[in-house]
Amino acid sequence: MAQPYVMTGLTAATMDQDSGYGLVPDAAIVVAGERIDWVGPASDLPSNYAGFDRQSHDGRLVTPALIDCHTHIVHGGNRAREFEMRLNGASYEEVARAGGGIVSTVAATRSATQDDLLASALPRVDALIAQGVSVVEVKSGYGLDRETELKMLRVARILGQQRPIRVVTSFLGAHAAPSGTNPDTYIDSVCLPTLEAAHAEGLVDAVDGFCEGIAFDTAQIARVFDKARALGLPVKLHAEQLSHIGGTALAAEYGALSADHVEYASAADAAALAAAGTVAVLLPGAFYSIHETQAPPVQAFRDHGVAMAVGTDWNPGSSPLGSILLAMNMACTLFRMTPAEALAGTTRNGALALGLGDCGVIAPGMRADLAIWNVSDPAELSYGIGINPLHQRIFGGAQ
Ligand SMILES: O=C(O)CC[C@@H]1NC(=O)NC1=O
Ligand SMILES: [Fe+3]
Repeated sequence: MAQPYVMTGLTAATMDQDSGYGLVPDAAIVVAGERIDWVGPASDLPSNYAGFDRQSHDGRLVTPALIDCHTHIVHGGNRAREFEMRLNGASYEEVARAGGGIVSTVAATRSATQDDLLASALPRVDALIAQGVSVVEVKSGYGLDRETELKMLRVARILGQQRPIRVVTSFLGAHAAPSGTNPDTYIDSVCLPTLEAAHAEGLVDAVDGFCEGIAFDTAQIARVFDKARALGLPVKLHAEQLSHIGGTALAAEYGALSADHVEYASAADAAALAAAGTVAVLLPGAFYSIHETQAPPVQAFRDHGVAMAVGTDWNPGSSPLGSILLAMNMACTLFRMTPAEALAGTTRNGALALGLGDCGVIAPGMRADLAIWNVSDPAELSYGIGINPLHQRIFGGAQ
């Protein structure tokens, strides 16, 4: 085990409160192995740490390392041409119904080899690591057949083996029905058997779905969630992104880890999420890219005490957003989250959205996943537009 050490000369945003930053000015943090052993004012540092190696960080800000709780970074091809179509007025739904959208990425992903998918995903993971990310959620959902869904999830697992980052996978076989197929038949004959196979191979940490008019209805998603429940897997859901068809309420009913997008969620949905302890994951990149005008009900989430997370939704179509810091800026500017809420959304609440209890907060016993920033005010992390002030990332105590 690496020698324990004491970090000093820091302002610590511990994120260990239900609101605000949990700021500790002139803080000390003791790292022992992969865990945090102590955090608090340097003046209170217990004497038993006196002999530990000390490292001063010249007054910089330290936060928990960031968590991107919603990505589709394993995929083939790109959708730049659709970008032009949408700039010419085609709606996201019109593009999807014209055979563009998710199904066009499916063709590119099916034809890509596992090595191709890995080679194109590694730079995306590297970009997130360079922004101080220590946990990234990676979904399947561009295969929509057994072979390719498994291929995507295997690549996701390899990303976590080849890079110093934790990868949490979500099976998203219920992302869309392949062109020309009946959604119900697809769910029963492809999606559910593939979920079983992926689970048997240890490839699935959670099960996701796309509940939307252009994808699956609540009854179809419920069949996927019932299978997840039978396999002992937690669930999450892309819900109320483009309309209100009941996805958020369904997610709450199943005790989902999170309901994601939720632009069209209602106050009643917010109450249901709060009662279920389900996290609302806000994805401003998709809202921005598809020119959505309905912002998520952030004030209703606040009023009901719904934890809010923020993710990039990095995908080739609705959100080719490669910056978790820009996602935080967008969450503030477009959704009127506060900078403290945005940082909670990519630390403490990002961990909650993934069902992780050992990260996202600077506290004794938590993983020593830390980000040290060349800023003095935590609000600067959301304030900058396309600015990356990361000085150093510590992953599992290793510098
Ligand atoms: O456009 C894509 O490729 C993915 C879109 C993405 N998936 C989903 O369920 N909602 C989204 O915004
Ligand atoms: Fe998504």
